[in-house]
Amino acid sequence: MKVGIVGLGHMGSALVKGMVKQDELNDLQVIALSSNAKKADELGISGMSDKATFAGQDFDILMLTVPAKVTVSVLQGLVEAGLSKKTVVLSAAAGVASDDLAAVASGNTVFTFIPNIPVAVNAGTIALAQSAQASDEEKQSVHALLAALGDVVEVKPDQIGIAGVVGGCSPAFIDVLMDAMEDAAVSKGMDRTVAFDIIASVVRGTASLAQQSDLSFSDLKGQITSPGGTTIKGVLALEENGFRHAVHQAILSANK
Ligand SMILES: NC(=O)C1=CN([C@@H]2O[C@H](COP(=O)(O)OP(=O)(O)OC[C@H]3O[C@@H](n4cnc5c(N)ncnc54)[C@H](OP(=O)(O)O)[C@@H]3O)[C@@H](O)[C@H]2O)C=CC1
Ligand SMILES: O=C(O)[C@@H]1CCC=N1
Repeated sequence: MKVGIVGLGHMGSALVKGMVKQDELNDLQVIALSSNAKKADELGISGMSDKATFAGQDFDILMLTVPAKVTVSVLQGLVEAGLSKKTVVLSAAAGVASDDLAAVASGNTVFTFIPNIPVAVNAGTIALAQSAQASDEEKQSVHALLAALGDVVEVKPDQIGIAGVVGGCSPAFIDVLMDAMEDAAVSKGMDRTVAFDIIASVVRGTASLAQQSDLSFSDLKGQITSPGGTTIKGVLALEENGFRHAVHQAILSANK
């Protein structure tokens, strides 16, 4: 499979890291269009800076990981530079509608998807908007590529925005939570590195248990709050300090 990627920023680099370390993707060739030749070298892929040479590469799949506000014009530029019509376009741009992309690449099948940064370690969550125009073969090849990077969750096109927040943005919200927990542990005398190891392990384990059980998040919380114990005191402190409301506001604000 020949994959082109435009933009080696945070998201583009994370996708490349996940793709190059994944053995399931046999005969994968990744080529980037980037202003940063050093970054492509570091990632172990070919980098190009000339748009026309890149557009002529006859890609199976093209990933767009440039800033959302320039994504439509970047795609338009590649189409004008000779992008093959058989190339399936995957746009990661949050808030950019697939119709706007399809309008400038009318001969190509276009998907919108929202990956997240953990794709770098093949533990990503990838929301993929269903594409009415895609053939079964195109759907299969897109799914195979993305599944190598993490969990693929298909969503209706009108749900990609909120999926982008709970999937794409929320690693940052969880980082804020972990950072705050680490500071509190340090204030009680724990070494920061020890606190880091404990907290990262806790988040991984909590998520694994949730995925492997049939219980709701609320029921899982109920298993930890021993009657009259310490956890319920902490949970009530979270509620009294507006934690749940703050989380709602974070999700709703990011979805505006
Ligand atoms: N960061 C995340 O967790 C997620 C991001 N996304 C989406 O991914 C996209 C990129 O986000 P992110 O990686 O965070 O942003 P970055 O700013 O880190 O990277 C964007 C990259 O795009 C290229 N670029 C910048 N400006 C232009 C331009 N005017 N024309 C062409 N290329 C340009 C540059 O690549 P180079 O240096 O190689 O030229 C730059 O490094 C956005 O559309 C965002 O919505 C989606 C889900 C999650
Ligand atoms: O902050 C952003 O706009 C991107 C989209 C999802 C995560 N990062």
